[in-house]
Amino acid sequence: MASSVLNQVIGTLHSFGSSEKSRDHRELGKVSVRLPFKVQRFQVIGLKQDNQRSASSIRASASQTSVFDPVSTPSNSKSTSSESRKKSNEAALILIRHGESLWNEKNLFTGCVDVPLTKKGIEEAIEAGKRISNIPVDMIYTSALIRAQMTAMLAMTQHRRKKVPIILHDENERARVWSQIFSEDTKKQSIPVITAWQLNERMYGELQGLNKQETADRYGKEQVHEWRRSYDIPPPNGESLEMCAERAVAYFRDEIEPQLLSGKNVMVAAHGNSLRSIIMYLDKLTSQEVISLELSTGIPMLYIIKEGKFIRRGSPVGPSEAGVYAYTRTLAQYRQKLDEVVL
Ligand SMILES: O=C(O)[C@H](O)COP(=O)(O)O
Repeated sequence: MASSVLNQVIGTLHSFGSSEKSRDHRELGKVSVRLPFKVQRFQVIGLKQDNQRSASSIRASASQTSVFDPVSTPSNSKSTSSESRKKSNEAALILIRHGESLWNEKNLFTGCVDVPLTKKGIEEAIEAGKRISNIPVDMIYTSALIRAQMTAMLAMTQHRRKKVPIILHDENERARVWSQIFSEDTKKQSIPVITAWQLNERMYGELQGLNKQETADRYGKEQVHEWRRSYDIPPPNGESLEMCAERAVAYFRDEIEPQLLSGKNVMVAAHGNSLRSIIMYLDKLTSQEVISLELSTGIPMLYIIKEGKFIRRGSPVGPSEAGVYAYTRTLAQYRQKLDEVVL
């Protein structure tokens, strides 16, 4: 009995967000069964705009996208869906560092301490949501920390598609069973939110809770800069950027990239250093180049993955920024559909 309930739950998770039994759903199911349960001033110093990078591997066929689902009524989605399937070898990736937290405000090293957003951080997340409100989002990944989760949820309150982001809980069997959804229609109007500790901020060791300025006064500016921005020197008993990258990039490659390659549009809400590592991977930055990469709070950054290549498209400055939609036909069509149907 218990195992049949579990199978039912796993089946539910497999089909979350779509009725098709495709490979990516199995992967989503795998992720959720295994796991319990973020640029106007996105400064990219010394980097080329619009650079193209090869994805490390193409593991999923790019045959399916929900880019046309904004209006998922049978009458108006039929022709465009089949059209989109033919051309769906691209997907959008939105990266967003969380909005300002209460410890950002106090200038304290935060790392893996689970601190919520300030009022300003809440406003930043809402503003970020407005900027991406015309970009399709099929799946959301966040860290296990509340500041990233708040940011993702607040941003999605602004999305024009009005799908409901729902956190997948599979920390134990009861959590899985008790969070089942029994309506296929409701599932289709939902966005799975997967939380992963691997996307957490770097663990800042014995600096967590210390004031950044006071620490610099005490240990010297150079030492603190080395702890904060060197690639492979960890703070006392904490993680270096390299160590943080090992788990964050592995997670991105193993869990998120296959979703993108299968045509799913993904938002990742995470942290300064976990996102710096992922951007280092996407843009193939060297350990020298990543040192000067700084991410502001609450600023979304858009990538397009097309034919296995990541193409950085900068940060949408507004919901209707012409440049963003000129980059890819499917994004432009998605937005056009929203304009036609939503209002
Ligand atoms: O954890 C922190 O204190 C911040 O989120 C990131 O800090 P950093 O800019 O010192 O890396």
